[in-house]
Amino acid sequence: MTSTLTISHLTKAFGGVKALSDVSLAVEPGERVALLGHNGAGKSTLMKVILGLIAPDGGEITVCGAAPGKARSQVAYLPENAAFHSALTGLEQITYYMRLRGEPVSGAMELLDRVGLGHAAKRRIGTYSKGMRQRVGLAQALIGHPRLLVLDEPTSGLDPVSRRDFYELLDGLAADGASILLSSHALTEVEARTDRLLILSGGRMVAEGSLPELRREAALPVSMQITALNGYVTDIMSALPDAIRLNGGLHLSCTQEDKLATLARISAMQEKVADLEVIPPSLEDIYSHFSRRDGQ
Ligand SMILES: Nc1ncnc2c1ncn2[C@@H]1O[C@H](COP(=O)(O)OP(=O)(O)OP(=O)(O)O)[C@@H](O)[C@H]1O
Repeated sequence: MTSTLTISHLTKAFGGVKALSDVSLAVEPGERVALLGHNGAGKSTLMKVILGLIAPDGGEITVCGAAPGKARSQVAYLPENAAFHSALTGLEQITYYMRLRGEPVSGAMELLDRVGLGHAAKRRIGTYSKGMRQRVGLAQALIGHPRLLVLDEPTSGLDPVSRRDFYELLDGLAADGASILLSSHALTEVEARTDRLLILSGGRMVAEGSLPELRREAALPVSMQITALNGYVTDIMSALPDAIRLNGGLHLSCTQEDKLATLARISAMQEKVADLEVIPPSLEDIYSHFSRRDGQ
C-alpha cells in the first residue's frame, strides 16, 4: 500500500526558533491520525509544509506521491477559523468554491446535505451558528473527493452533538479511503475517534502510536481506589502500607509491573473490601509524560 503522506527527517526553523526538528511520519489511506502538541509545538508549521505553503529547510516529504503543493487538488485543508463572506448563502459559497476547483456545481446541494446543512443551504452564512460555519468549511474541504484532509482543530468551539456528527462524517470518509490528519487539544475526543496519535513537543515528534501503545511505552503508575467495609480500614492499610486515606476511601498507586500482584493482595482481603476501582493513567497524564520528557 502506498502511503498518502510520507515525511522523513523534516526540519524547519524561523530565525533561531526550531519549529520542526527531524520529524518523520507516514499516514496510510483510510487512516485517521491526530496531531497533538502544546501551543508552539509545531503543528501548524507541519501542516503548512504538507500543504506546500512553506518550504522545509531539510528532509523529504511526499503528498499523494508528489511534492507538497503539486498534489493540491487531492489535498483539502480546513483552517481552525474558516472565514466566509457573511452575505453569501451556504449554497452560493460552495458553488463558488466548486467553480474555482473546476468541479461541476450540480453536486453542491448534495455536498451540503452530506454535512447536514441542506435545510439551511439558502440562508446567508451571516445567520449561521459556529457549528454550521464549521460544516460549510468541511463541505468546502470535501469538494473534489480529496485523498488527504488536513484539519486544524476542526472541532474547537463545537457542541458535543456537532462533534459527534463531525467525527461520524470523518469516519465515513476514512472508510472510503481518505486519510485524515487533524490537530487538536481535545485529548479525550481524539483518543476515541482516531486510529493513531502523534505528539509533537518543541518541534520534535516525541511519541507516536495508538493509545494502548503509548500507555504501555509511558508505563505510568495505575491508581486504585479502595472502599473498605465498616471497621476494616486499618486492616487494609496494614496489609497495603502504601495506601493513603483519600476522599473517604483508600488510594493506592502502583507500577504497571506490580499491578497484578497488588490486585491479588486486595482480592485476598475481599471480605473486608466493599468496592475497588482501578483507574488507568488518563490521556492527559500520558500526554504530559511525553511532553515533559522533551524538557517542556
Ligand atoms: N512565520 C513565523 N515566523 C517566526 N516564527 C514562527 C513562524 N511560524 C511559527 N513560528 C514559531 O514556530 C514555533 C511553532 O509554531 P506553530 O504555529 O507551528 O505551533 P502550533 O503547534 O501550531 O501552536 P498552536 O497550538 O498555538 O497553534 C513557535 O515557536 C512559533 O512562534
